[in-house]
Amino acid sequence: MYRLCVHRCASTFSLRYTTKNEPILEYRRNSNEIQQIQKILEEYKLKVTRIPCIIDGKEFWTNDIQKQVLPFDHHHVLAEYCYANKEIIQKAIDRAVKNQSTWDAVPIEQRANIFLKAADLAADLKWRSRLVASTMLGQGKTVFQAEIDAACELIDFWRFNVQHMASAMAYQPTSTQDSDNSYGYRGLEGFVAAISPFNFTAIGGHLASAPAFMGNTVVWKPADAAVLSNYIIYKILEEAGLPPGIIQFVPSKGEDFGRTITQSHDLAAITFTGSTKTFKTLWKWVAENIDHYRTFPRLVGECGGKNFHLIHPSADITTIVNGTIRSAFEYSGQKCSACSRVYLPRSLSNEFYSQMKTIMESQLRIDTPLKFDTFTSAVIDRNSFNRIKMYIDYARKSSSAKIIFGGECNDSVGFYIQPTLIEATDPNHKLMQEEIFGPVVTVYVYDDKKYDKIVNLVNQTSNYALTGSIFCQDKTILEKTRDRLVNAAGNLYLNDKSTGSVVNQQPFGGARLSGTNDKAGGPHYIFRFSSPLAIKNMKVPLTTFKHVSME
Ligand SMILES: NC(=O)c1ccc[n+]([C@@H]2O[C@H](COP(=O)([O-])OP(=O)(O)OC[C@H]3O[C@@H](n4cnc5c(N)ncnc54)[C@H](O)[C@@H]3O)[C@@H](O)[C@H]2O)c1
Ligand SMILES: N[C@@H](CCC=O)C(=O)O
Repeated sequence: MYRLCVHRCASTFSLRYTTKNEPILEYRRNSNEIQQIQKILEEYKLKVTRIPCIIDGKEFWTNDIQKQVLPFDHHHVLAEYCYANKEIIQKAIDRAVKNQSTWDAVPIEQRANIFLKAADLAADLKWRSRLVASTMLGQGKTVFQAEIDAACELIDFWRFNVQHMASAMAYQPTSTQDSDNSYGYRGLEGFVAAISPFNFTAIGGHLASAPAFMGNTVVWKPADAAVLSNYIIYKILEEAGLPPGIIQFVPSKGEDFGRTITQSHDLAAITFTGSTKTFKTLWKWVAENIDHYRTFPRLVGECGGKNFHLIHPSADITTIVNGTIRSAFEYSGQKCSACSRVYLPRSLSNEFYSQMKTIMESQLRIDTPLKFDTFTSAVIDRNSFNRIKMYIDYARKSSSAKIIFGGECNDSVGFYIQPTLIEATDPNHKLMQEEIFGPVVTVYVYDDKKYDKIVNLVNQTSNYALTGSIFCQDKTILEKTRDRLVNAAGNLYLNDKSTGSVVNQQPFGGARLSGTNDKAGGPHYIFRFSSPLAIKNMKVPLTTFKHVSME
């Protein structure tokens, strides 16, 4: 029965759908959206939201209560949630496995309609303002940064995944006079584990929902600092009609979750976004358990970066200054794509530093995101604060680096790090190689005549290859440089900053140790969570075992 259903999906069901990117709301003074967001911000500030684990649609609590605080005011508790222990994680896995085949048998249009409904709910101010407000409060984003992430990107992921599936379903294999051939998409037997980062609300929603759309059941571990916004996504999906037990919501300690899922015989895939270090750990644990699985688990991981701005002497100075300010310091450099190494020709260095300092000194408000003219706020938590401060202290003591501007760190109220501009005289300095994931950018000034060598250096300096930008107004040199840096990034920008990818405009993901490069927001991502089935239906009898040549 189940197999028949898959075949039917392949041959007779069709899915026609095209979409556009969700427009970004502007949050102007007195606009509807600003009034609504202020109301919801107040509501969340005045209470502590309690967030359970959810398995098969039922709430579970443990005694391991955790607190989500405001990064910019760490005495203020925003939400309380509990960590699932290993037994609860296992229960979530068992239920997910049990529900998988029934869910996979639901026709693709029905599944698509649930996620399209979820996108419409998220686009409406009622839920949109909750997504945006919880991201501002819990993850410390300004209203603009929260809007492009928690609203627009999430909505786009949901809608474009349906469009990508519709395009793929247009393909059918060649049939002949003798045989009908068809091709269809099944979810993976077992369960998919989704492990998401703190820095993009949309990524949490996407990691959990893309496999579900493809007929999988999912056990989702959100990041600690994003629990409230991710719980809101769960509630939207519930209201959109996602049946209970398709996505299990289990906040938990990373190691407990990682160990339990990788020890499960039923692990079908891990979809992960976070640091390269954590992804390597998960990969090792999968390798340790390889003899216990019923399939080869798919490992999809989008990881860290050491993203570059390579500036040619012909570059437009205003573009590189504004682009570097935005890429390196928006959301305090906590985007995987944030620029954190700059290669600057000596001929532009005085002007670049002078313009950067003018902006950094007097035009960037570093404050609570609840003030709408704030440029950026605190970093996410104490661990991040300590790690970023350690890099700044390292630069302070280093004989081959100097702080040009910034460097102040203050954690008395929130985890505040001042946007910091550093110059390194060694192009292989630690700060030119390692991901810092904070508002710190390091510049290496090169002799204009050595541009050619610098291109090699950009390519070889880091094991990461996530994003990078080339700023150059000479078209021939720009194209040559682009061709030499094709392996240095998964997302390469020409005369634009290295952040700000948009779903289906710049499908996103990095090469080398930045991840498996499955390109979230692009046409292929969802198929990592599908096991296609090809069926040949023979219409004529086989009347002899002999080939013509044998007669
Ligand atoms: N390439 C991308 O698309 C992309 C997007 C966003 C963030 N990132 C990267 O994410 C990192 C920042 O996010 P983060 O601090 O949340 O990363 P992280 O690796 O610390 O955590 C990511 C997730 O993994 C969980 N985790 C930690 N240890 C685990 C373990 N042993 N087993 C299972 N789960 C475990 C965490 O709790 C969290 O949910 C940066 O390196 C950034 O570049 C990459
Ligand atoms: N889509 C984001 C990157 C996500 C990683 O944190 C950007 O390009 O700014």
